[in-house]
Amino acid sequence: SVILYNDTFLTREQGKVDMEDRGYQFGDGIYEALRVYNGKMFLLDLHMKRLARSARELRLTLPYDTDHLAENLDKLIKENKMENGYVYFQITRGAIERKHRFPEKPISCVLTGSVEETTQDEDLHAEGIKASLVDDIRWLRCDIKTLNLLGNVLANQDAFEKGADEAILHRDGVVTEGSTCNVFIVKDGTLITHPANHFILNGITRIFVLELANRLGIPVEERTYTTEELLNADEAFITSTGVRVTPVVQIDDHLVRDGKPGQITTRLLDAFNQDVDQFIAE
Ligand SMILES: Cc1ncc(COP(=O)(O)O)c(CN[C@@H]2CONC2=O)c1O
Repeated sequence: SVILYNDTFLTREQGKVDMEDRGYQFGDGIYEALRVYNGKMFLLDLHMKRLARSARELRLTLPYDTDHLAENLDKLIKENKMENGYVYFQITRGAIERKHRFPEKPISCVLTGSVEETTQDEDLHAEGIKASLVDDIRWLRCDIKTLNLLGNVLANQDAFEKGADEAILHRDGVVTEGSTCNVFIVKDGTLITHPANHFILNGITRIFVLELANRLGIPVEERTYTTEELLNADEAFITSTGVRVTPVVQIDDHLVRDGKPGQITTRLLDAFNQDVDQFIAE
């Protein structure tokens, strides 16, 4: 397969990273993962805006502007003849002998990108998934989409070992987000999700679902809620580029209400699917 390496296109085998790359040694880098439908990147602008913010927050200088990056990603998709799937790319601060502080002289950052075809049936999770509650032991800048994902990895592994598909994280009983997704609940017809601050990643899908809720006239509260409220919710679901809108029907040994996808969750998923169909047809 063809990969993007800085501003050139290489074969996957040629894709090598220096052993002193700061992304490799410190997780000193940022990333984005976008969904591709019909060869086109979905919600591209929102992803590029978040990338630029991540770069600013880490004081990383992007190798070239996001318009050129979008062109390169488009070319990457075409070179791989990919219609449906994901494009993943990351940018590290670059390779230099190992010191924690930033390099004195600016070094070139290292951008790598690849595609992954998906044949998965979109509604794979339509019937809902099982999640497990896991302590959120991550740092306090979860709002930056960095390569520093060890807290997410350990939580995800913990949930997996408990037979769950995803970890729902909480700090002293306050639900933050999932290890790879955002978390929403519905209570008495109102959609509730954690506010977009430094305790969570402000997911592109989260933003899109909030906009869908407004369009559908579903009341929304962006506020903290507890694990108690989660377990007593009428509905729960997760959102991400990877899982779109996926109902959560069980949390550890507890069924979310009747253990079936909720009515508002289904309405949001249907509206989401309609928007995607429209995007594909454009
Ligand atoms: C910690 C975390 N929260 C929320 C989200 C949801 O964000 P988006 O709606 O913008 O996808 C992600 C997505 N993680 C990406 C999505 O795909 N693979 C990942 O690692 C994430 O890793």
